[in-house]
Amino acid sequence: MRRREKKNTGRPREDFSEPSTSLSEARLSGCNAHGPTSAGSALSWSSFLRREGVSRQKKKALCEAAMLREVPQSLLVAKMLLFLRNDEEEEGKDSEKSGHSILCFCSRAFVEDRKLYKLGLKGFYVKEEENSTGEDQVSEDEEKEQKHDIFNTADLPSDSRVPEVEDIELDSETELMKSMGLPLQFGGAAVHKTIMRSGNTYKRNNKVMKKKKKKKNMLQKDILEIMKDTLEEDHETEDSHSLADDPSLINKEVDEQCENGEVKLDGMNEKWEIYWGEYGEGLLWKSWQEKQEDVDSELLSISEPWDNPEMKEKWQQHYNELYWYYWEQFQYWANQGWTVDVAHSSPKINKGNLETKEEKTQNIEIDDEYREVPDSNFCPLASVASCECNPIKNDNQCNIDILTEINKINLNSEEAEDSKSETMVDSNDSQGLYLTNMERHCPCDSSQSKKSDEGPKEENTTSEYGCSNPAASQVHSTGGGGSSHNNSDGDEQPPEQKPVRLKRSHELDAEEDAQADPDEVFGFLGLKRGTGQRYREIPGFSERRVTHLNRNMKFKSKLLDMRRTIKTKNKHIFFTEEPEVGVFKTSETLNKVERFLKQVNEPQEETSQDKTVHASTSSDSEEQENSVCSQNNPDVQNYELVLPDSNSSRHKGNSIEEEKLIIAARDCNSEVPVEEVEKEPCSLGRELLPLDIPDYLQMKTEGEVKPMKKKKNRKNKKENRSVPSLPPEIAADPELAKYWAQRYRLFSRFDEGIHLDREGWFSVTPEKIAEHIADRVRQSFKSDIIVDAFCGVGGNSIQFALAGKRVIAIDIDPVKIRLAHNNAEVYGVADQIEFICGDFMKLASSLKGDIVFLSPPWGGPEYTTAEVFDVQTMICPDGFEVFKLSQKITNNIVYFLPRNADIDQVTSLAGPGGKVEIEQNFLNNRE
Ligand SMILES: C[S@@+](CC[C@H](N)C(=O)[O-])C[C@H]1O[C@@H](n2cnc3c(N)ncnc32)[C@H](O)[C@@H]1O
Ligand SMILES: C[n+]1cn([C@@H]2O[C@H](CO)[C@@H](O)[C@H]2O)c2nc(N)[nH]c(=O)c21
Repeated sequence: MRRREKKNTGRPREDFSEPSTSLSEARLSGCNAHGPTSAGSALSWSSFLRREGVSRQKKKALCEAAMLREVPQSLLVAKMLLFLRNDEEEEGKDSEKSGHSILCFCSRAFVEDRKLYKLGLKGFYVKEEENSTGEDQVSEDEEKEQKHDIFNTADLPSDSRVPEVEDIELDSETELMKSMGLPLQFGGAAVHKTIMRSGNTYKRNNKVMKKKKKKKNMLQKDILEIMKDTLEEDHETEDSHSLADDPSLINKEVDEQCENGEVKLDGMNEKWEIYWGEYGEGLLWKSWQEKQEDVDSELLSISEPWDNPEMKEKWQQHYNELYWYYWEQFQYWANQGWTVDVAHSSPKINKGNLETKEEKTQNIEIDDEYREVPDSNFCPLASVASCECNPIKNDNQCNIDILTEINKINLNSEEAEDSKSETMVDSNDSQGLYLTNMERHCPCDSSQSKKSDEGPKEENTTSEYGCSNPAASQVHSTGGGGSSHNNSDGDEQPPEQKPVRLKRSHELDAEEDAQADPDEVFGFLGLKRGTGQRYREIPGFSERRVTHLNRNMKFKSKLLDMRRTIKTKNKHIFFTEEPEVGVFKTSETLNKVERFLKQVNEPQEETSQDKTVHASTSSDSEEQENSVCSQNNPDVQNYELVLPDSNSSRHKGNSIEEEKLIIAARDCNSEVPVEEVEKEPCSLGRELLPLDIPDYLQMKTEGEVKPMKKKKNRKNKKENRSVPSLPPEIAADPELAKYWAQRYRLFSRFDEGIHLDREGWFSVTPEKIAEHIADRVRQSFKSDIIVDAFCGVGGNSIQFALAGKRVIAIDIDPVKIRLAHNNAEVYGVADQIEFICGDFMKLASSLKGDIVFLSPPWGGPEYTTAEVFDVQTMICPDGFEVFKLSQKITNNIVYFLPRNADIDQVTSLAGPGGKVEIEQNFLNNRE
C-alpha cells in the first residue's frame, strides 16, 4: 500500500528549504523513533543532528526548521497526575508511590482527508492504481489544473471553491505551526482564508496574498532574528570565557534549548517593557496606517486617532491588538530560548563585528533566513531587511531605520487575532510551566501608552481584539486597577472565555507547575469533566496535578465543544405529510446537496426524483452567508488517544503487552439519530429531522458543493467518466445523501463495492481516522490479534487488518457482519478478519486477543447535546461493563468515545496506579 510506503523514513528530511510538508508526511517522521511527545520532533532532530555531527549553526537552523516542519503523529499536550481520594492519603502516605494516583497523558493528533472529500464532491471515482487509498486518485495534471483553478474562479462565489491541494498544504503548514506553538502568522493558510473570504478576483487576491506573505515573512524574521542574533551574541560575549573553548558546551546548550523549549525568562518583563517602549510606538503607528489604507483612505487624514473621539476606541483596540501580537511573538521566541538584549543605553560589543568570515558564509549557506546581520545588538527590524543599524548610531537614527523597515510590515488584524488566540496560552512544554510567564496588563492603558490616555474600554466591549480575549480581559482588569485574580466562576465559562491565570516570571519554576489549575487545563484542552460514577471502586480524585503542559495547548479547543452553535441556517428540515409534494422548508445546504445529487444521479433522475426531497430555494445571499459560515466552521473531528505511558514504558523497556491502551475517540459534532434509525430504519422523515451532520461533513457540504463549474475543458473529461448511480435508499433519505456525498471519506474505495446500512453510514469511523488509530495501535503493540468488539460495517477492522493485525470482528447485527465482510473483501483483507455475529457482552469471556478495540454505539443523538458524555450510562451497552469485560481479554484496550466523554470517568478506567493516554483527534482541522 502506498500509504505504508510513505512512512517510517525515520530520518528527518535534510531539505528544509521546502515551504512545507503535508501534515501526514510531517507527522509520520517524528513519532516513530520517539513516540508521541510534544518535544518529540525537536528531540529526534536534535539527537539526529548530534549523531551526524552537524555544525552548531546549521544545527540551530535545522532545529528551527524541524520545529517548523515536523509534527509528530501525536502531540503530548499535557500530563497530569490524578490522586485518588482515599484515607491513606490523609494519613500522610505518599499516594503517588502507594499507587493511589493515575497518570493521564493528553495528546492530540491531526488527520487529513480532504482529497477524499474532493472525490466525493466530484461524484466520481478514478481508480488509478491497484490498492490506492484514494489519496492519490486525483491525477497530477488535474491537480495542477485545480491549483490553477483556484485563481480562476473569480466569477464564482468564494464558497464554490473546493479546497485545493495548495490549501491542504498550507493548512497543514499552519496546523503544524500551531501545534509547534509557533505564531500563526508564519503559516500560510491565513492568506488563503483572505482569498476565500474576499470573493474578489484572483489578481487582486494574489497580489494581496503575495504582499501579505512578504510582509509576514518579514514579520516572522524580525523577532526571530533579534532573538537568534542576540542569543548568539550572548554566547559570544558572556560565554566567551567559559564556553568559547568548548564548542560542545554551546552546542549542548543550544540543543537543550531546542529540545526542551527551555525558557529564558530572566528579566523578560523588563525586557519586554523596554522593547515595547522602544519600538511599540513605531509598530503601532505604521500598522495603523496600513490598516486604515484597507479600510478607508480618508481615515488616514486623522493624524492622531488616539485623540480623536471617533477613532479613539478603534485606536485602543488597535493598540491592544498589536501589543498582544508582539507580546506573543516576543514570548514565543523567549520561550524558545532566545533572549533580547534591549539595553540600548549600554550596547554590547557587536557580535557581528567579531564573527569570522567563515561563520558568516556558513550562515548564508544554511538558509537565507538565518543570514548574518551585521548588527543585531538591538535593532530588531534592521535585521529584517538587512538594515545596517550600527550600534554606535544613536537611538533616533536607529528608530528612523526601524520605521523605514516597519513600512514594509503589515499587520493584518485577523492574523494578529488568530495568532493571539492561538498562542494566548503559552507555557514551557518541558518543565510544564504555567500559562504565561508575564503578568499581563492592559496595554492600552494610560500608564502604558502615551497615545492612549484613557483606560481600557474594551473590557466592556465585545471587541474581538485585544482585551476581549480571555487573557486580555484579565489584563484589563489588572491594568485598570481591577483584580487580577481568577474568575471563580471560570468553570461555568467555555474554555476560551475563561480568564487565564497569570503568573509572574519569577513564578516559572517546575515546583509551581503543579499549581497549574487542572480545571483550567481541562478547559483549555476542551476536555469535559463530569460527576458521573467512576469506574469500579474509584471514588474520585482528591487532587490533580499538572506535571507537564505544552504550549499552545489551547489550540483548537474551542472547536471541541459539541454544543457550540454552528453558524448555519435552517438546520432542521420540516417535512410535510406528503414528502412527494416537497413543500417543506429546508436549508440551503439541502438545496446544494440536492443539486449535487441530481448532478451525479442523472441516469436515475427519472426514477429517483420522486423520492428525493425537494428543497425550497433560497437567495444567493443566503447561500453566501452559509458559505462564509462554513468557512469558519472547522472541519474537525477530535478523538482522544489514551496511551498509558506507552512511550515511557517503552523507553524503560517495559513489556509492551503489559500496557493498557485506551483510545477515547472524541467524535465530531453530529446528531446521529441512531435511535430513530433503530425504530424506523427506512424513515422518510415525516417528522422533524435533525440535519446536523458531523463537522467534517457539514463544512464541506455547506460551503463547497459547486466543483462542476470549474473549467470548460475539464467538462468533457468528466462526462466521459462513468458516474455511479445514487442508490435509491440514499436518494430517498436526505440525511444519508449527505453522507453519501462524502462516501470516500468513509471508504476511499467506495466504488469498488462498499456497502453500508443506515446505521453504518452514521457510525462508521472515517477511513483516515481509522487508519490513524490502526497506526497508533500498530506502533504501540507488537501483538497480533485485535478484537474489534463492535465492528459495524468494518471501518476499523479493515484498517487494523491493513496495519497487519489479525482481527476478530464482532457485531450483534448479522447485517453488519455481512456488510463488514463484504467491505473487507473490497480492501482485500477479509482473510485477515474473523467475523463473529454475536453479543460481545456474552462472547467476551470466551475470547482471546492481545488488544481490544471498543467502538460501541454512543446511544443516539444525546451524546452531542449533553454537556458531558457519561461513559457508563450513555453508551449502550453500559460503557463500564464493556470495559470490564474487555479486561478479561487483555488490558490493552482502545476505547473510542465522543469528545465530550467524562474525562474523570475515562481516567478512572486506568485504575489505581494506572496510566492512560487520551488523544484528541482532529480531522482536517482548519480555521
Ligand atoms: C458505532 S458502530 C461501530 C462502527 C465501526 N467501528 C465501524 O467503523 O464501522 C457500533 C456497532 O456495535 C454493534 N453492537 C451493538 N451492541 C452490540 C453488542 N452487544 N455486541 C456486539 N456488537 C454490538 C452495532 O450493531 C453497531 O454496528
Ligand atoms: C453515532 N456515532 C457516530 N460515531 C462516529 O462519529 C462520526 C460522526 O458521527 C462517525 O463517522 C463515527 O466515526 C460513532 N462511533 C461510535 N463508536 N459509536 C457511535 O454511536 C457513533
